[in-house]
Amino acid sequence: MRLPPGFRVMAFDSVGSTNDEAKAFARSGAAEGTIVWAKRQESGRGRRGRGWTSPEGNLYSSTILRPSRPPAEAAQISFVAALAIADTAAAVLPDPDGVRCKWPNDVLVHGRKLSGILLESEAAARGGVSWLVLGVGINLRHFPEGTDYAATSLAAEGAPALQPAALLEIYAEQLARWYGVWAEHGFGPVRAAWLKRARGLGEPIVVRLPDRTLTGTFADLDSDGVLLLDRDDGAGRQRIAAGDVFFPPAVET
Ligand SMILES: O=C(O)CCCC[C@@H]1SC[C@@H]2NC(=O)N[C@@H]21
Repeated sequence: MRLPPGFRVMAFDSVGSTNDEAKAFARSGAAEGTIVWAKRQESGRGRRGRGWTSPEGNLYSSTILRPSRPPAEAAQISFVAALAIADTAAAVLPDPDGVRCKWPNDVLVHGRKLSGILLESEAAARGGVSWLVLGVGINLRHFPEGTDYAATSLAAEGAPALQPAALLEIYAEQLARWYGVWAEHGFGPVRAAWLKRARGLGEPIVVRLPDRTLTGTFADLDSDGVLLLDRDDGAGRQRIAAGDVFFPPAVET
């Protein structure tokens, strides 16, 4: 497999969750750039305790990173990953402009969710992160039905037949590129590129929080990745650090 300098793959036919495997390797000292890749997962995990159905044919990878940054900044890696996934999808799809980023870290193709990111980390004793595991699932051949947010796959969107290993090579190259940009120049260029690909910027959105649902205009992304929402109810601009974003259907006038 062709990988960028500094990256290596540990390949498995089946694991519970590649994130769990990668965390165990990280704790026992595996180097930055180690990618745990499995053909399928028996108990793949999504955000907020949800599951991630993981049949053979899609990409399941977890990359160990060891950025020398405080934990709050390390969280920006989810935007780095979203850009890497978006550029991977754009490289293989017939309509690259149909690829959009949805806050905080989903990638959509023609409005449907293509991938998921699960970032887990361990704080270091002196304030940094000792490791970070970047779990990424990309729907290549299959996608789940009946999810909260409609899903799709690269195959359904017209990508040529590709093996997961070939997709992993493209993704690793894009990840190395965006991780390099972030490590060298910080969040600024990552934020700018993410905003260029963002779905719904300047448009009405619905934000579902654990205890309530807010509506308003997606005004901007803060310099730390927080979503800025201009609320419809006159309550002004609100910083949203975590939540699920939905786009209301367009109404014809
Ligand atoms: O809920 C989401 O959108 C995040 C899904 C993340 C799934 C990936 S697949 C590879 C890695 N291993 C896991 O168990 N989860 C992540």
